[in-house]
Order: sequence, then C-alpha cells, then structure tokens
Amino acid sequence: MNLAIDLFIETDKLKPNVVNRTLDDDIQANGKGVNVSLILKKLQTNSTALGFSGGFTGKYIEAFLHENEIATNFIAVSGNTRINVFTQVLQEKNEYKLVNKGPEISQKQIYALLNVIKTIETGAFLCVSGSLPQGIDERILVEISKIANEKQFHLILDSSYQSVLDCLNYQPYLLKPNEEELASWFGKKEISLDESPRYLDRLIDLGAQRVLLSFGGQGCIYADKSRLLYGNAPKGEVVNTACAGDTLLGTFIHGLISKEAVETTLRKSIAAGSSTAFRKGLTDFSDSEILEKQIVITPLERKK
Ligand SMILES: Nc1ncnc2c1ncn2[C@@H]1O[C@H](COP(=O)(O)OP(=O)(O)O)[C@@H](O)[C@H]1O
Ligand SMILES: O=P(O)(O)OC[C@H]1O[C@](O)(COP(=O)(O)O)[C@@H](O)[C@@H]1O
Repeated sequence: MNLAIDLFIETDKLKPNVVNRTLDDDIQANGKGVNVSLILKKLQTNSTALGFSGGFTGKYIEAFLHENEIATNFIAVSGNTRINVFTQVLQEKNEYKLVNKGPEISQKQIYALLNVIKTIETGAFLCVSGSLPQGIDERILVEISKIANEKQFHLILDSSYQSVLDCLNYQPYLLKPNEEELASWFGKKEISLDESPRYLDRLIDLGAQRVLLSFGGQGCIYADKSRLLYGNAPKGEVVNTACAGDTLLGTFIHGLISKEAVETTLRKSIAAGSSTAFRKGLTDFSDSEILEKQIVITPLERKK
C-alpha cells in the first residue's frame, strides 16, 4: 500500500555538520509490493500493482511500472509518495536505512482499495507487503484476510504488524517474516535460527498455511504442515541489502504459481535474494546459477 522511491547513496564517510560529498547515487521505483511485481515480471509472470499513489513521486513509480509493462490500479491520494534513503558508508562498513511514513490516506480512499480487493478472483494471488501509509489502521490486514478467505484467493502477507497474528484465523496462504518480525510477534527480543522452527510451527498451528522465514546472511527456513526446510545463503560482497527480502519473496511466489518443487523454489529464491544484496538494485538473475550452486537445502527435524 505504501509505495516508495528508494534513494540509494554511496559515500566514503558520513560526518555531522559538514558537507558530505557522495561517491554514487541511484533512484529506484520501489516499495515492497512494487518490488514483488518487478521480480515477477523479470520471471515472466504478470501482476497488477495496487496501492496508494501521490504526487510526482507516485507518478514516477507508475511510469516506471508501465515502461516495464506492469499494470497498475493505484488509488490517487493527495501528498507525495515517500522517498526512503539508504546510505552505504564505505569507511564505516555500515548501511543507514531511513524509511518514511508515507502520505495520509482518507477513509474514502481506504474503502476504494478494499473495493478493488473485493473484485479479486478465486484462485488468484494477492501479496500485501510492507508498512501502511498514515491514516490506515493495521486491522485492515485482518479485513483483507477475511475477504481472501471468503473469496478463496491466495493471500500472502509480508508485514511486521502484530495484527498479522489475528489474520491467522483466516488461514493466509503464506507469511514472510524475517527473524526480527518473528521475534516481535512472540514478544521476544530475538530468536535464533535454531530456536525458530518451534515458532514457525506455532504460526502454522494458529492457521498460516506456509511460512517463509528469511534470516539475512544466514539464509531462509520454509515451513508448512508437512515440510520444514533450511537453505543457507551464498557468500558474496554485500552492497545493499534493501529489497533482498522482496526479491526472495517475489521469486518464491513465482515458484508457487508455477507449481515448482518447493526445494527448487527455495534455492532459486535465496539465490535471487542474495544476488540483490550483492548489488545496488534488484537482481537481473544473471548470477542465479552460480549462487544456487552454493546453496544446500536441508530438511530440519521437527521438535515436538
Ligand atoms: N548478508 C547477506 N548475505 C547473503 N545473502 C543475504 C544477505 N542478506 C540478505 N541476503 C539474502 O536475502 C534474503 C532476504 O534477506 P532478509 O534480510 O532476511 O530479508 P528482509 O529484507 O525481508 O529482512 C536472505 O534469505 C538471503 O538470501
Ligand atoms: O514498506 P516498508 O516496510 O516501510 O518498507 C519500504 C522499504 O522496503 C523495501 O522495499 C525493501 O524491503 P526489504 O529490504 O524487506 O526487501 C525498501 O526498499 C522500501 O523503501
């Protein structure tokens, strides 16, 4: 719902109160759902991007999607679609991620989006990713889950909000937390890779049909009722981890739509996510084969 332009900056140093001249910069049409649509398109799967679009920044994203032959059905709002800033500071080896709130959305505009969602056909896939712009209560996720359950379309949720747990009553098709989100849902500071399977099992017991847990440089775990699989992440030089999760998810959704074996899809998705982490923008899948060779998919034992 919350489109974004990502401004990516590379700088040697970042010092307060002086002019910091940067080494490189790049502007990318973005937002979690937009990234999923872009990745699907690179894999020859069509989608329609939904959400709220405002001002010149919203128009830039719409134009970029159209250039890439991706359909859009955005609700126009006043104010500007946000610009998020990602700064790579070379001397520090640190990445600073500044993510803004997004424009204010009115009740009428929220209803307009819900009405679009109500027209989604049985068997289709709806991916709801990322933060909500201002004026939208997180309970909208529960409302969307209810609609998905009634209409029987496949709902994918990539969201940090606590309300995701209430969505589980409506059996969402797939959840994509990272380790921080999983920990916060269960009121914990952190959850290690080893500890995570039992929390994934709890999400499945509560109603999630499948969960894809991303673990940054440690890779990813996939869980459904019958399978629990782990894939390591390949090694490489990290350039910009923003959008790695969206790449992983977009590639995974493509695999689910194509009814590929889950082990194959998991390997391809981790490779794609890492490929995005190893460059400035989204992967073009050119290094997928090489990265996939480093990934081993291992079944994990379920602890009772
Ligand atoms: N440091 C890293 N090294 C290699 N791969 C990475 C790294 N960080 C992220 N990735 C890849 O991107 C995927 C998603 O990363 P993650 O940071 O967990 O997502 P999110 O952005 O949703 O938090 C990982 O499963 C992995 O494949
Ligand atoms: O919707 P949110 O949670 O505010 O995050 C938006 C940001 O997430 C990203 O899409 C990246 O997400 P991931 O790193 O999880 O793949 C950014 O590039 C974008 O600016």
